[in-house]
Formats: sequence, structure tokens, C-alpha cells
Amino acid sequence: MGIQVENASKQFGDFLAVDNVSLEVETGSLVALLGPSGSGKSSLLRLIAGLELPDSGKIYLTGRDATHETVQQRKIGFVFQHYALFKHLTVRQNIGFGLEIRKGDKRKVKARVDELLELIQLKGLGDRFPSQLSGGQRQRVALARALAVEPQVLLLDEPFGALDAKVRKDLRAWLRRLHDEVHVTTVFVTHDQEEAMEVSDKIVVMNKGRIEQIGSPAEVYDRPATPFVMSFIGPVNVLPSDARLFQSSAIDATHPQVYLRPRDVEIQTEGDSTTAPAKVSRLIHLGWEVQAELDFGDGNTINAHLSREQFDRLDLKPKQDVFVKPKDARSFPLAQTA
Ligand SMILES: Nc1ncnc2c1ncn2[C@@H]1O[C@H](COP(=O)(O)OP(=O)(O)OP(=O)(O)O)[C@@H](O)[C@H]1O
Repeated sequence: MGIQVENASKQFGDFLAVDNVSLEVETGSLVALLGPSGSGKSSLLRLIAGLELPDSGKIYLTGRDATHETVQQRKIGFVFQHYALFKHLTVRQNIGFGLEIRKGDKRKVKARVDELLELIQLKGLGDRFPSQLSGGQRQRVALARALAVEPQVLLLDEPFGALDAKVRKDLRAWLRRLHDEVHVTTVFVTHDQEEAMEVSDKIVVMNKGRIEQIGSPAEVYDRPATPFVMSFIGPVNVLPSDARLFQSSAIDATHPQVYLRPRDVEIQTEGDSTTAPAKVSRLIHLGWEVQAELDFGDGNTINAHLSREQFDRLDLKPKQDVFVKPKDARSFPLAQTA
């Protein structure tokens, strides 16, 4: 096992930031810690890094008990949101920094730096200074610097958080490819569900210092364990189980609240025994999809997300009468939804 966290807790004053968390990260895998701000993701990462000591519990790295090891002893690579490259050193010198202080053979250091420059696709830019790079390029250099010393574990805390949306998207695809090449056990903190889905083998969904669910991106999306997970991984409509929409559908509405994703709403122009009547109260065109607000006249409205194709086929207009059925939905016991 690459990383094992066993019943770890960490309190700051009265605040329990990490609440009895246990987690296993397989060797060579890339795991995302996903959750809202304040859910304890960074604190958990800092416990793994050795930047904080747990109040209780244990941290194992590649099988050994590292709970009381120093940061240096843990052989970890880090990258944080705000790139901390050395401004007065070139890209090459930044990447080679950790190798130089280990007094590595100069030729070997150069060869390793060349290899890393190639890996981060910045081969021609080795002699530039950080100020001559874009934000995305700087984060790639930070990643190369972290990888230079061949860490057993790589910890990334919102590494693309400070970059604009387009660069973020490019970099996460790049990170996934890079990971497929180097296979270093990696934990990646993000509050962006799309980023977590795209990059990781497994997602650990955190809320209030606890783990709500661990699963592959498909598992947490298709089989969310709790209402929190379902509403954090993509948008949802929350409806009472006695809503008109569920009266003729085959959806399990055993518990008082039903969670329905906008993509799981089917709209028809003709009614049948499985549909409920509704009125289109609003249409929002987003280019790649159309969002329709549907009013059931029983006090409930929902959002439906349609592909352009579906929308064009239905030829929907505002105020149009339509017939609606849920394709999939989940109801959770009230204790979980509180
Ligand atoms: N050194 C500290 N001293 C006091 N409180 C802290 C400390 N570090 C974290 N906390 C608190 O612990 C809680 C969890 O913080 P943490 O940074 O782990 O959350 P997060 O999920 O990473 O959030 P974000 O995405 O905003 O960074 C927060 O309420 C934070 O204020």
C-alpha cells in the first residue's frame, strides 16, 4: 500500500478538522481528496506530509509507520497552489535544486533535469527564469522539481487553483498523462468535482472532517452513498417523495426526499401512464446544452439539462406544456439528509 491513514484525528483549538479518518491509497495510484472549503482536505494532506502531527491515529507510507517521521524522512514531493519556485534560479536550476543539495554527480543531475524538462514539455525553456513563464508553465516546473528527487509519494494541494479555467483544464489532462508515465503514488486536493473526476483513479469525498465516500469517479457519480455526495458531485433537484412527478413513475421514493439529477429528467411532448404534466417556465441556452426549468403546479419546480440534440428534437418553447418522467433518482433516509 502506498499510503495508509489509520483513524487519524486533528483538532485545532475546539475545531475538529480531521475526524477519525481512515484511508488507503494504493501504490502508484492517483487519488483526489474532494470536498468543500473547510472540509479538512488540506489538513489531511498535511498529516500525510508530516507538516502536522495527528492527535491520534497513524500514518503509514509504503508500509512503514511514518507517524513520527520528519517531513524530510518521509521522502515526499509537494506542490502547492502558489508556486514557490526560486525566483533567482533558472528553470533548470529550480528543477535540479534538490539533486544538487544531495551533492549528486553533475552529469547525472544534468541528465535527470533534461529528462524532467522533456517530461513537463518545457525542453526549450530551461534557461528562463520563473518570471518569464506563464502560471501553468511554472506549476509544471514545480511538479518537475518535486519529482526530481524521486519521491515515494507526491502530494498536490490545489496545484492548479490559481490558474484560469482553460489552463487548468489543459493541465489536468497533462497531469493525468504524466501520472500514467511516472506512476508515483499521488494525493491531489481539489474542491472542483470535474477536476477530481477527470484526473483521479479514486475520489475521496470529504465533508466536515470526515470521509463520506471513497470510490472511482463512476462509483461516486452513479452510486453516491449519501445525499451530500450526490449533491456535491454535480447538480441535483431535491423533491419531496409525494411530488406529482413520482406518482406514476417507477422510481423508488420510499424515503421523504428524492434526489434527481437534471440529466436524468426525460421530457416528452405527449403524455403516457408514466409521465407527469408540467410547464416549461424557463429555458437557458448554454451552447452545448439547454437547461429547462419545469413547473409541476404542485409547488415543485425542477431543472432538466438537455443535450442540443434532445432540445432540437423536442423543439421546446417557453410556457409549453410537456410531460415528464425521472429516468433515475435516489431517496435517502431523513437522518442522512439532515
Ligand atoms: N493551523 C490551523 N490552525 C487553526 N485552524 C486550522 C489550521 N489549519 C486548518 N484549520 C481549520 O481547519 C478546517 C479545515 O481546514 P482545511 O484547510 O483542512 O480545509 P480544506 O478542506 O482544505 O479547505 P480549503 O479548500 O478552503 O483549503 C478549517 O476550518 C480551518 O480553518
